[in-house]
Amino acid sequence: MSITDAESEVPAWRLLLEYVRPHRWTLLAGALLALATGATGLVLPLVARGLIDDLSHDRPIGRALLGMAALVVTNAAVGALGSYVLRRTAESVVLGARRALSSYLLRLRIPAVDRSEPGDLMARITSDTTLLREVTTDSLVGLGTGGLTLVATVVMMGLVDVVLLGVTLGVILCAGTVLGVIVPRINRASKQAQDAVGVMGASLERILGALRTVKASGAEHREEATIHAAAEESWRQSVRAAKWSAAAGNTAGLAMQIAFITVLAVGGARVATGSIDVGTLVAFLLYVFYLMSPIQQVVGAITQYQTGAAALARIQEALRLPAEPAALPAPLPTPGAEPAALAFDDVRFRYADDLPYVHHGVTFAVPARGMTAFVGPSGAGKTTVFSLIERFYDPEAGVVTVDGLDLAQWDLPQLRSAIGYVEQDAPVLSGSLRDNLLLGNPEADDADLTRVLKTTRLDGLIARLPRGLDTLVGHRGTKLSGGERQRVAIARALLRRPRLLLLDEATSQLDAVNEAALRDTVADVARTTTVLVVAHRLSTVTMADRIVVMDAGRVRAVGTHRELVAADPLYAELAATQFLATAG
Ligand SMILES: Nc1ncnc2c1ncn2[C@@H]1O[C@H](COP(=O)(O)OP(=O)(O)OP(=O)(O)O)[C@@H](O)[C@H]1O
Repeated sequence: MSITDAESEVPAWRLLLEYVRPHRWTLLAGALLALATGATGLVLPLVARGLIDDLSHDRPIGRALLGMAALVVTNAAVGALGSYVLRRTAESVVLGARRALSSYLLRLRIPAVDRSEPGDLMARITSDTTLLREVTTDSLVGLGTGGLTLVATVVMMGLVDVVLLGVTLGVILCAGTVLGVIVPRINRASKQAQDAVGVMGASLERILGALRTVKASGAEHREEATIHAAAEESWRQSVRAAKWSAAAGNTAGLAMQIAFITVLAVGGARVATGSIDVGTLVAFLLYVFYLMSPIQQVVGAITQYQTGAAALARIQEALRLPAEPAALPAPLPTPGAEPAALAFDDVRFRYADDLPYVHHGVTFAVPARGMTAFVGPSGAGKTTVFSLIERFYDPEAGVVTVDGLDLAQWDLPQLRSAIGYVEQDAPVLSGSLRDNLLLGNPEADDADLTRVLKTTRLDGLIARLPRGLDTLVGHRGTKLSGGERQRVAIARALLRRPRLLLLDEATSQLDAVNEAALRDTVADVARTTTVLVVAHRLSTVTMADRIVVMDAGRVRAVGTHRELVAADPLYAELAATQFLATAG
């Protein structure tokens, strides 16, 4: 299932109102200022009529001119202030949406992350939220102020001459019918354009995240074609949306021109018959001219809303992905905290309903303290054991307990704060070495840091680097060697003083000297902490207090190295071949 399959129930405008609600008063202030701008503009034709009247009756025009100048200046000043307030509010709405969405994405459940593309999620936070800016100012405010100005102008026109108003409204009605056909097309094209931006983000993330592999595989040209295809699709759909938006804008413009000409013709005839005077016709024409702006504002609001609604729909899709409950971070275990005990009881698990079971009733128990090694052929389900302990996934049947308490009963931050997890590919984040080490425990003091650097033998590396702990490690730690990355990941986990250390051993990242040193460190840690290791080296296995042998999603034997070599043929074979081969 992809992210776009998530159903959306709440209409886009309600989500928009939710983002706007915290800023409703500033938005209202901006809208009122915009209205005031419109109102001052509305008085202008009346002043103009007075001016023409004064001129035709040879009256002095000084006061009328002064009044007009004052109105124009006030109009500009209030307009500028209103526009600033509205833009600022729109930026705040974008900020609110970005904060809400990024917080939500950090809480996504791992299965939801498994079936999403990070690049597409990124596009939703960056590109889609940006579109809310225009929706807030142009759409919400445009519809409000433009609509009100429109109504006020129509009322004023009615007061000036009802017949000419009827003519104007007839033209506008025809234009409205045409717009009703165009607007849904803008929505569809905008959604497809934004989806294509998401696809482009996903392709970019895929390629830039593995640029070395792409280059080494000579796949630049093929990957280039994929990105270009997504960019072109976005272009195609944006151009479609632009075409319909232009058609909508021009329909409104054309309607106004037709209205102007029709009013001039009908109005001229009425002046000729003496039904109205010239001043009335000029005032009405000025109103027709003045009507153009609110009509364009309302049409702009409607077309802009279509783009925003498409972006809102994409934001909403992301917000519908399953997430963990929001919770405050839990404190890390205090020094000397009791190590954790762990048990799996008949655990059945698969990664998705349409995938085969990975665990077919896994059962084992690990007492507090000591080291337990998990061994077994590739794909046996060893790493999955760790993923279930961290509650990245929940078992379909059976129970996992930590300290005798079902994981489902644990407060999630508290559970994770008790655990230190070193993943198999030892991920290192872009930033400095210090950032990486302190990621799991930002409060660790210099003494802790020095001690852990020494036990993981990173002290030599830090001493060699001119910028020491402040050295930047590059995207995913590409400036470090594989073994260094692994030691950084172990040091990071140890700094958390975990009650349960999960170590997913990489097969051949460490040299013999470092491996021996780390073995001693892990043995040392296992005296005070419960250590679980997915083991690929014989040297790790032989020092374990107990070994759990897994095969095809089942535990086939538990014992010490000596017991298992004699009792379990699979283990004996693994020990004789795979482990020895990678023991260094
Ligand atoms: N996120 C996932 N989504 C779907 N299937 C997965 C996922 N992670 C692992 N699997 C599948 O689950 C099975 C068990 O994987 P797991 O990583 O637990 O094996 P392992 O015993 O640790 O293997 P290795 O020794 O090679 O690391 C594999 O067949 C793997 O393809």
